[in-house]
Amino acid sequence: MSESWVTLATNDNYAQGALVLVHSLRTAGTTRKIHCLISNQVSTPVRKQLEEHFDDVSIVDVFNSNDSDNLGLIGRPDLGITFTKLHCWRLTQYTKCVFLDADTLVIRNADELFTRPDFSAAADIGWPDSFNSGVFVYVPNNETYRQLVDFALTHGSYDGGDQGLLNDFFSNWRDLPSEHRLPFIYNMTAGAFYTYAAAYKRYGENTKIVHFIGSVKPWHGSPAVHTGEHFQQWQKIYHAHVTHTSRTNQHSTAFPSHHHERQSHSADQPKMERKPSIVQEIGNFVMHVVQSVTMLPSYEHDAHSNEQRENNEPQHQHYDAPKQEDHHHHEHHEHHEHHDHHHEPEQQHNWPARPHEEFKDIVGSTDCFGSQDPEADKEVEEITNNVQCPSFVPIERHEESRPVRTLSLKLMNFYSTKF
Ligand SMILES: O=c1ccn([C@@H]2O[C@H](COP(=O)(O)OP(=O)(O)O[C@H]3O[C@H](CO)[C@@H](O)[C@H](O)[C@H]3O)[C@@H](O)[C@H]2O)c(=O)[nH]1
Ligand SMILES: [Mn+2]
Repeated sequence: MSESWVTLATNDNYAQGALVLVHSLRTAGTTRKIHCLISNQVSTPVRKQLEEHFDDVSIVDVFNSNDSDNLGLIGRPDLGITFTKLHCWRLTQYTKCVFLDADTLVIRNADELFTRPDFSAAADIGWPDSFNSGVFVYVPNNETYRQLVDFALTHGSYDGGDQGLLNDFFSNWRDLPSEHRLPFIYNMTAGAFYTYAAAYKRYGENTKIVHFIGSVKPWHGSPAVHTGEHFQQWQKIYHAHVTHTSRTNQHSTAFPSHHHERQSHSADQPKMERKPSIVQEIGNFVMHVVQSVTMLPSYEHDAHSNEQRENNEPQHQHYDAPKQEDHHHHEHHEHHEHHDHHHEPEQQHNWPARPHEEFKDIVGSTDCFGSQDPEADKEVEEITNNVQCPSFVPIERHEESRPVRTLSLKLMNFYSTKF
């Protein structure tokens, strides 16, 4: 029986996060393996560094939803690439895994997560009936992988990233027995916009895994949008274990999108000592509530799903979590399938797209939140003055009928990976 933590870094920037994460797991004394999925965009020196610290590193192909409409809604044009996460289901050499985003930090041993059933995750703070996909417990299974990919191809993702996709796929998560719902201490959002200070005071010290969600990451060097103490912890590990080697990759293909390019002035060299401005904090709060809009059911218009979604309840029940006793069966089964995947033909697919025109102006600019740039701060100020908190938006606004438009999007190439 072999169990492993799994993370993903498609480029050198996220690899900085993965390196801090692996050190944090070792410091916390994990007894489980630690595996990193990377793409070939990761530069050779950084890959070597990853190989030195992870038990295993495997190269996967990048999947991209290219769903600019929905990614625009969450202000994260860069996140289509998170579909690449689906590869983690193919690590069938392990009987159970815990996936951790590269922007998480383990601050104390959390090995007990491996006793949780497939599939377990913690609630998302933007919409707690859905889970955050930055930390989840799962059993690798090629059949599940295949179903996920099929599901992605037919339904797309309501937020353009893996979180929307996985929530629709594991649509019964909220109603599963309680052991499937991870406590918040395993995926503690380290955002200044998280304002339940009294709860943090009461429970915060039990935190085991911190998640730096949002467009500003700890490797961008700004504590503006993250809780200071955890940012400091991240920085400490970064400087102790990562910085000295990461300087070698300053010219790497670190930024996958124009969004990140905008922040590149602060990305390579961590800069720390700056207090978050109130505008930044408000900006992040607004960003988060705007992200919540993506969950509103009436936005789920698309050519494929209109007829399936006559009410607002989740419609997809495609996944039955395998019982833990079934591992051997699955392992055997998967081993066989693994071979099949190696020579899948190259294909192009069209993901379904959905119209969200009226929100583009509002959220198209949200990726500047938390930036250190005065121009961006001004932009945030304007947005905060103009945007209405979705909770107060009259419901009619969400129910307006819009023409269904299906964009022909050029999508990822889906071919075998080299595990
Ligand atoms: O260019 C990229 C972008 C992402 N990742 C990986 O994908 C993860 C998710 O991206 P991240 O920037 O951490 O997203 P979040 O800000 O955490 O946003 C939310 O939305 C994402 C898209 O749905 C989910 O993947 C996250 O788990 C969820 O917390 C990262 O941690 C990395 O492991 C890369 O390797 N390269
Ligand atoms: Mn994340």
